[in-house]
Amino acid sequence: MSSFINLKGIQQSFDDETVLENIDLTIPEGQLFGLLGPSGSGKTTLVKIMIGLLNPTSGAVLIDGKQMPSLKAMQHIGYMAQSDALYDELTAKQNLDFFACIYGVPKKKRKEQISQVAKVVNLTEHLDKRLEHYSGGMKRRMSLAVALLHEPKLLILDEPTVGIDPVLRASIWRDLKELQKQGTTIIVTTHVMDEAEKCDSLALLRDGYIIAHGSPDELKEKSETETLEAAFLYFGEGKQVEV
Ligand SMILES: Nc1ncnc2c1ncn2[C@@H]1O[C@H](COP(=O)(O)OP(=O)(O)OP(=O)(O)O)[C@@H](O)[C@H]1O
Repeated sequence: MSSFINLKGIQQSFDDETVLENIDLTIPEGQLFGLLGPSGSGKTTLVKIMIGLLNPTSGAVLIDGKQMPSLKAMQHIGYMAQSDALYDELTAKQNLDFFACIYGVPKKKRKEQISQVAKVVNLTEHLDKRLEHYSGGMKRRMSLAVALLHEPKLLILDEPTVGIDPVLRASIWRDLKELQKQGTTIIVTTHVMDEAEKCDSLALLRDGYIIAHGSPDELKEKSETETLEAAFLYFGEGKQVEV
């Protein structure tokens, strides 16, 4: 697999606070990659930098060989933020139609794409409901549907399953694996260990540093632990490791 995302020497400060330090990371094409870390460790800041929403204080991001921010590269990225950026006063279908238009989905493909993404997130029956009548979990699913509309090559999901029940969570993970099989590179941020287990490779983030990087099995092996949680604690004791 060739290198698809390249982060070099990323550092990010807000006023006097340094929230990311010395981030070097390479993610191959087609990987399901997890950024695992506790609240405040810098996951959202890092994904915002990756997709060009935030210019890092220093360092560079290359996606598919293009230096970010690049409009061209951004057109192939689907991003699901932590808070839903949707229109409550519109129905789900109207929301999807609007975003399909913004993302430049060709008019003759729009109907098919909307019904496809609605199926993935299990909202087909609720497409005519206004979002003000949606539950929190339904809105999360809608946000995921929006991120999938333009069939992005790179999908970045910031805590995608927060507020989603276990049955649908499992079904979303099955769909992510299916998208990956079709060639999509996927980056997921999470602080849930059982979700991290499903990733091909993980970067463990703590206090703005990558404290370890590798597959779930490699991380457990290297730390001689049985669970990712224990591995995280092990690497957190000051050992920065590339496995
Ligand atoms: N625009 C900003 N201005 C100032 N500080 C910020 C800004 N954005 C993020 N931070 C700070 O950067 C740190 C990392 O935040 P970030 O949201 O990246 O963490 P996170 O790992 O995604 O957390 P969570 O899991 O709770 O979403 C926090 O201390 C946060 O307060």
